[in-house]
Amino acid sequence: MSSAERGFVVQQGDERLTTPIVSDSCDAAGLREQVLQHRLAPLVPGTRALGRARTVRFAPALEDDPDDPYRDAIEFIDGIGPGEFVVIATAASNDSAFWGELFSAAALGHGAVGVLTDGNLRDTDRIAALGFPAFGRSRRPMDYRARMRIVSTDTEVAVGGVRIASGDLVIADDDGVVAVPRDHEDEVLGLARERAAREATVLEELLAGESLRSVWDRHRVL
Ligand SMILES: O=C([O-])CC(=O)C(=O)O
Ligand SMILES: [Mg+2]
Repeated sequence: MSSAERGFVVQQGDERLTTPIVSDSCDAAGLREQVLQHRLAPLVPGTRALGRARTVRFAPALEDDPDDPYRDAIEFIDGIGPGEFVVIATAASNDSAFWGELFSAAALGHGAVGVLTDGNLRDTDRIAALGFPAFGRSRRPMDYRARMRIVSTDTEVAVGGVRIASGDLVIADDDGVVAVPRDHEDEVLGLARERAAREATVLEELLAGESLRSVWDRHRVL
């Protein structure tokens, strides 16, 4: 599959999709555990990203290859395609940072929509200046070399208690992160797009002064 086929293609109106709308739509589809247990905060408040996961997992390692210490990361990042969302699983490691300005620039150059990690980001002011959506547990300036290493790419990983596989749909915003398994994507996206449209109508009617009761009774959405 080419990277262009792999990436998520946004439809008109998808800018209305938010994590609460996708979470409610997962609930409606019977998937009640798709929201990461902890909020991964965007570097820039108001940031939102929606795309298809490309997973990478790190584990502790005290040695690296001095000849090509970033080999695995370089290979992974150079393979990223448009519409893809980098998902870095570290088992909530605080041993280093896992992503910085230059990885962001490369990912942006390949058309990636963002990065999220249960570990640390660094160069955070620079990533923000690039306008690359980045969501992390915290920040720390240390390099991962000889502290952590990549142990797998494109395998199913656990982030914030949720299993995420490459190809799953991921949405992140100020409220948190939701991952939708690929085989439920059509159903959940259909529900979410419908809900987003209904919520827009409900909002208008409420702002026009209609009672919450009558709007709820008519649309049954909140
Ligand atoms: O945090 C890292 O190892 C990656 C890094 O330095 C960058 O992206 O500029
Ligand atoms: Mg760097």
